Amino acid sequence: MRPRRSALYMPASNVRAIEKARGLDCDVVILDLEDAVSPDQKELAREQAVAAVREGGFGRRELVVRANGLDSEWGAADLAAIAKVRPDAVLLPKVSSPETLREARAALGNGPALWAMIETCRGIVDLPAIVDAAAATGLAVLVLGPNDLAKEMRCRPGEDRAPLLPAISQLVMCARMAGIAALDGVCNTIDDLARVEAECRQGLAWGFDGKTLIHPAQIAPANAVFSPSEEEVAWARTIVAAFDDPANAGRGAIRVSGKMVELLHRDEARRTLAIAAAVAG
Ligand SMILES: CC(C)(COP(=O)(O)OP(=O)(O)OC[C@H]1O[C@@H](n2cnc3c(N)ncnc32)[C@H](O)[C@@H]1OP(=O)(O)O)[C@@H](O)C(=O)NCCC(=O)NCCSC(=O)C[C@H](O)C(=O)O
Ligand SMILES: [Mg+2]
Repeated sequence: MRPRRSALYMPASNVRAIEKARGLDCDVVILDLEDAVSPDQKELAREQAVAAVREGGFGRRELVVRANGLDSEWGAADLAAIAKVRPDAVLLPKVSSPETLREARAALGNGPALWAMIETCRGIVDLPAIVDAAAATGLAVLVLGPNDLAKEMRCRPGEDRAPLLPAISQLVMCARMAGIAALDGVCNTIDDLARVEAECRQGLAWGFDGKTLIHPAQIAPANAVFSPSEEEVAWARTIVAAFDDPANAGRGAIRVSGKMVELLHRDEARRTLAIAAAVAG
C-alpha cells in the first residue's frame, strides 16, 4: 500500500518548483503538462518533465505526469515522450469514456499505471464503464477535478461543496467497486490553511484516500488529516487483538470496550494499520 495523502501538482514549465518538490514532504509529485501550462510553453514543459523523470531524485515520492488530452494537439506527443522515461503513473485529464484509457494504454505500452481525472459531466455519468476497464488498462487512481466539473455543470460549490456531492459520491463508490484509489480535487485557497484543513477533513469523511494540492503549504494539513491518528491506530490494534484471542475464535461479532465489533471492523482495522505502516515508511 502506498500512502497518497498529499499529491502536489506543479507546472512542468517551472523548473524551480520541480527542484523544490524533490525535498517536500508530499507523497505524490504531479508534473503538469496540461492546464497549468500555457500553449506557448507546452513543448518546454514536456522536455522538462521528461528530464525530471529521467534525472529522478524524488525518493519515496510517487512520480506522476499529467499529460494533455489525447484530443488536443499535444496529447499524442506527450504520451510518446512519457513512454520513454516511465514515471510511476500518467494522469489523463478529462477522462469521459473507457476508450480514452484504452488509447492511452496502447500509446504507453506496458509502462506506467494510468490515473484518470474525472472532471466532466460525461465522465461522472459514465464512471461505471470507465472503472470496468480498470483492470484491463492498469487504471489505479481516480482524481476529482472540481474546477473543470463546476465549470461544466455551471454550479457554484462554496465551502460545503454541496452541488458536487453527488458526483463525488459516485466517484468514490466507483473507485471502491474497482478496488482502486480515489483522490480529492484541489482547494484553490492557498493562504487560509484552516480552510485547506477543513476541506481535507471533508474529503476524508467522504471516503477519499488523499487530496491533490497546488501549493507546498497545503502538504502539512493533508498529511495530518489523511494519516490515521494515534487513537485510531490504538483502537485498530485492540480490535485485531480481540479477534485474535482464542476465546473469540469462530465468532463474527464480539463486544470490545462496550461496543459491538464485527469482522468487517477487523478488516477496516487491518486497513488502518496498513496505512499507518505505509505512512511510517
Ligand atoms: C498557485 C501558484 C501559481 C502560486 O504561486 P506563487 O504565489 O508564486 O507561490 P509562492 O510564492 O507562495 O511560492 C512559495 C515557494 O513555493 C514554491 N512553490 C509554489 N507552488 C509550488 C508547487 N505547486 N510545487 C512546488 N513548489 C511550489 C515556489 O517556487 C516558492 O519557492 P521558493 O522559490 O523557494 O520561495 C503556484 O503555487 C502554482 O503554480 N501551483 C500549481 C498550479 C498547478 O499545477 N495547477 C494545475 C493543477 S490544479 C488543476 O488543474 C485543477 C483540476 O484539473 C480541476 O479541474 O479542478
Ligand atoms: Mg481540470
